[in-house]
Amino acid sequence: MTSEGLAVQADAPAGPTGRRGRRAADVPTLVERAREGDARSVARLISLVEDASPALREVAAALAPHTGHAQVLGLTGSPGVGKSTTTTALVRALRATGKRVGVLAVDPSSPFSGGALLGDRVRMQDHAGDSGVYIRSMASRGHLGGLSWSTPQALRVLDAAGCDVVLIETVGVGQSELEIASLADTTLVLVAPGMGDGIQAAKAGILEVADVFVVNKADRDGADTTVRDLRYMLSLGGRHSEAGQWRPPIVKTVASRDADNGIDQVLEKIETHREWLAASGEGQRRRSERAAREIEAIALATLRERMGDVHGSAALGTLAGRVVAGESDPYRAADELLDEL
Ligand SMILES: Nc1nc2c(ncn2[C@@H]2O[C@H](COP(=O)(O)OP(=O)(O)OP(=O)(O)O)[C@@H](O)[C@H]2O)c(=O)[nH]1
Repeated sequence: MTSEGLAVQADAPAGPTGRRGRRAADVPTLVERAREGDARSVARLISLVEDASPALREVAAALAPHTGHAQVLGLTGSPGVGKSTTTTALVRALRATGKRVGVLAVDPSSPFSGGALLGDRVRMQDHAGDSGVYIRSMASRGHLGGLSWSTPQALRVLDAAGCDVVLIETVGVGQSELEIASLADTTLVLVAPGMGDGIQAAKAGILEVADVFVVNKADRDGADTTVRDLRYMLSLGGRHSEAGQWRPPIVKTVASRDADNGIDQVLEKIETHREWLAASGEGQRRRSERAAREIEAIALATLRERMGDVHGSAALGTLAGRVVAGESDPYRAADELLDEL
């Protein structure tokens, strides 16, 4: 089948709920091929969900039976701490153990997506020809609903495509690291010596989201000070000192080094955290929370879309008239409107 044959011809603007437009994508075939490891089909499915294609609902339904297998890792940190370098090193190490890996590089500030970023092209080369790795960059600015709804869908695609591990990388600015943490089973927070990251981490509430701290660029002066600062800040936060609670370990890395770079220790800590998630029930709780957020986001988007239909409608006009005339109040009118929706 040609890519033209799979083209989506939307005759109405698509919304994040996938309710509008006409679809022309052969979803079952795409899902089947993605599950066989066809990278183009994986890419196409991610585009469908990212572009809020009208086929979104069909895609979600077709993927559902094949999901729930992948371990989801979040990786966040300030610009320049070495996220890309660390991701590459992690992918290499995971591939060496035979795992299939997906990477979603989410750029909350970029309007570009689909692997168009230079950095990703460079990284693609690093894993070129390796069918066990999917790398995809996603932009969230300018997209309907942003990171919060497109990333979980893309995650599902990679999960269904048989990835054992999906790594979501994002720069730690604004809300993005919190969103990543809500998606991931295990969240890695990267800091680097001498960047004032420790203090920033405390400010941004990053201490709360980190399951593993990675002090990268440990070849630089000040790495031990950074580790000490982090340890001190963790000791102040009461959460981690309670019995049975997870205490985020701190690992030093030199991600830019090919060997002896600390990446194996990071993987060990991730594994220990995975075991803790299973034993404590926290893993299940996180996944339920994740699904609940998704449902909520879709329901709200659907409601907003229906409200759009309602805007300017006769029913709304009638209700407005009654409020103006003092025959109803806006709260009662809103309840009546919601009842109708
Ligand atoms: N000395 C040293 N340099 C490193 C290390 N890890 C990464 N770097 C370098 O730091 C620079 C930034 O690394 P990236 O991996 O691009 O950092 P990033 O966090 O992805 O950066 P943004 O994409 O700007 O958010 C690059 O020049 C890397 O080669 C390290 O462990 N030690």
